[in-house]
Amino acid sequence: MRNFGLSIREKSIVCIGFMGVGKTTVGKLLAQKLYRNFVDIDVEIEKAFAMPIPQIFEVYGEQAFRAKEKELIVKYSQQPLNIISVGGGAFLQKEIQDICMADCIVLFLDISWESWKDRIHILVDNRPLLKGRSLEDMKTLFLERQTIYSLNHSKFQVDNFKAEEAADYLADALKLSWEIHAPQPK
Ligand SMILES: Nc1ncnc2c1ncn2[C@@H]1O[C@H](COP(=O)(O)OP(=O)(O)OP(=O)(O)O)[C@@H](O)[C@H]1O
Ligand SMILES: O=C(O)C1=C[C@@H](O)[C@@H](O)[C@H](O)C1
Ligand SMILES: [Mg+2]
Repeated sequence: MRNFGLSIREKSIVCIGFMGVGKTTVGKLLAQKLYRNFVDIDVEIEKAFAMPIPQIFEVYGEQAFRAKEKELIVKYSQQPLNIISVGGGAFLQKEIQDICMADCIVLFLDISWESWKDRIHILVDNRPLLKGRSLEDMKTLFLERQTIYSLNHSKFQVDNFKAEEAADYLADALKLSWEIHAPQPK
């Protein structure tokens, strides 16, 4: 069932961006600040398979992971008032791009390669697509992925912000935009 009736204030917000940019961390804080429900699609996929992501890739393969990712994003994107953190590769699937762009507010969390590479050591163990890759390979993936993130409604550059500061800024910006778009009394 598509959510055709939702106003801009009610639409779910979908956080996109490269692995480790902060979609989960910032998304969770943003949800608290806006009194919304937070959904992490990676966590929902892990619940569905009852195993961590690296094991899902090993046991069932990336294709099964992507199919479940699509099913869950379609489900949560149609509900009102969610903040949805999707995996870094979700926008590789055109149907996910289309449904999120049509029915939600898509927020791209952007980061420069220079800032991102300082986070590699905290990311590599839980991200199968980073494991065993050289720095050069990671940079290639990082740059290739920028094309899919260029489809968004709004972009925020996280480089110089702590997660809490980013969430504060985004909450204020969204509230302001909702004020501007609110129907004016006659
Ligand atoms: N603004 C920030 N400044 C510094 N560190 C941050 C910031 N945002 C997130 N982090 C840290 O970076 C790491 C990755 O963050 P997070 O898990 O939120 O990324 P993600 O975008 O959800 O990644 P994935 O796509 O793999 O799910 C975490 O250890 C988190 O604490
Ligand atoms: O960028 C990606 O393709 C991925 C990012 C993570 O969030 C997980 O969804 C998974 O590790 C794949
Ligand atoms: Mg995440």
